[in-house]
Amino acid sequence: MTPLTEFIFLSVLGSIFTILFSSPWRPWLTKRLSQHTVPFFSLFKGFTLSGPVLAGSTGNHHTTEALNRHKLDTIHDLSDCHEVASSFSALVKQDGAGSWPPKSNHNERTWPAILQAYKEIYHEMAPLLPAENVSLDDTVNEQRIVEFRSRFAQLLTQKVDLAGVEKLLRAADSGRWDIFPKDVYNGFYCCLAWCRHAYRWASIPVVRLAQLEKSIALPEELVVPWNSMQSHFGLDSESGNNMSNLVLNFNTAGDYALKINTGLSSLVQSSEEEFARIFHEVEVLGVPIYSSIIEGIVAHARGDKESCLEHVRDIRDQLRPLLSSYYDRVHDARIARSVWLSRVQGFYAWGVGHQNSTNGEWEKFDGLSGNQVLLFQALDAFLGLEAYLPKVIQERNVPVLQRRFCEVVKRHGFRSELGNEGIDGKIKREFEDIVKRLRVFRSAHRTRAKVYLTQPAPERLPMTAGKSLLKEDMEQSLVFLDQFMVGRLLQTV
Ligand code: HEM
Repeated sequence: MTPLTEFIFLSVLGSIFTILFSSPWRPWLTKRLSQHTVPFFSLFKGFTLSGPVLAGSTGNHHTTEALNRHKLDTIHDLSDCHEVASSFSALVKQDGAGSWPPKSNHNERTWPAILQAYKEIYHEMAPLLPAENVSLDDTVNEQRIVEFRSRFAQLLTQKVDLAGVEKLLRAADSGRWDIFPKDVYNGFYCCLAWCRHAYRWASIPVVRLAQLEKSIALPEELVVPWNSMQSHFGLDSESGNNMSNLVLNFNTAGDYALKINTGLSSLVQSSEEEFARIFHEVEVLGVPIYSSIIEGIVAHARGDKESCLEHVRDIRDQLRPLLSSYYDRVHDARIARSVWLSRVQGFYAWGVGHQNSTNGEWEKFDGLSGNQVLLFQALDAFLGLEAYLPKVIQERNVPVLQRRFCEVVKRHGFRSELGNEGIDGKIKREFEDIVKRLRVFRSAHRTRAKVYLTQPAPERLPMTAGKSLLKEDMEQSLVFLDQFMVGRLLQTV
């Protein structure tokens, strides 16, 4: 097949797959795919109705946890031998509070007393954030935004001891994790990110008036600790990111913590949670993949090609349950199309900035996007693909230890060195299978993203969380967004 015919084929396939999975044919399709008798459809083995099949386990939380713990120990044991293992180990130790996905403590009763004020403010402000009936009137919206922000600012002034918070952050920076444990640091980072995004939008659904703001003066209680924590994670955005707002918004038991749509219907609340859960689950199911990437690289460096083949094959197999976390959720029955754009997506956007004091240029920060997910960046690096995100965007949104891990994976990637014959050829074909699965994902993602982005939202201008305000209408905006998605699909070879 020529690249063009293959591209058209994948696009059509992605659309058919999406339509079938959103239709009453879903149970039939799932059953057929799980039997994987048709070679091409073995790509989909592992998809289930209720969520991913966790390889080698009964699918329960504890088994996955035990499996992941074992994988993380293996990586740790290799960390004296190879920098690819030591860079992931450093990520787990420093940002992950000893685990992956990172441990995030949302039980404020265990937090240092001085930080509890932020959680109290969350509890008070969260019910005021969603508007059950959104207004199209700028005057009404302006009043709502002003009231929300002034109540927020008032509570921050009354309750937060900023000097005390700064002292605690300085203690963390000097390694005093005994008084500010890392899992609490992560939970607080998430809470702060929630507060900033809530203050930024002041009303969900996001409205046109707030979208047109160019900059925002956030209260210092939300600025000072944020700057300190961003510098800790090696980031320089005003906006939250995939880690701060999504991955860290789940505790170790997998409970969803800080909410956008408190008090709204169960359809809205479950759509919000299901969407957020994908980003956490991808990192849970990603652990065996990170481990196989690392073990594959180490085995290759040692010239142990049989073992290298096994590890690359494992990545291919683990990708099925991992991608099903996305396929099984991103459809109308789990994430309602009628609510996602207005009531979920907007909160994760940012779209304001400031004048850069060094070069005088206006710097605008975008919000969150799936393009910040570590798993896809690490896989791309292992396949030898160029990074999807430009360096400056990575430095804003992808924590430095994650960036380093991907750089090391890319540097030690060996795909381009493989020959066509013998064991090399076998490893090469496993790589090709991984590429095929990623292409099917990218193609299906293109179709599904379009469906969600084209839902009516008369209160706002076309916008994605990851690219901020778009073109004047959604049709032109989709053309713009499609360039990224098609471009990446074509690069995935
Ligand atoms: C309905 C929800 C979603 C919509 C509408 C959507 C939309 C988009 C759009 C328009 C892009 C291209 C522009 C950009 O880079 O920001 C993109 C990129 C991307 N998205 Fe999503 N997204 C959604 C959910 C997700 C989820 C749940 C994941 C995975 C956990 C994900 C993973 C990615 C990745 C990895 C990219 C980078 C391009 C690539 O690797 O193909 N997205 N998304």
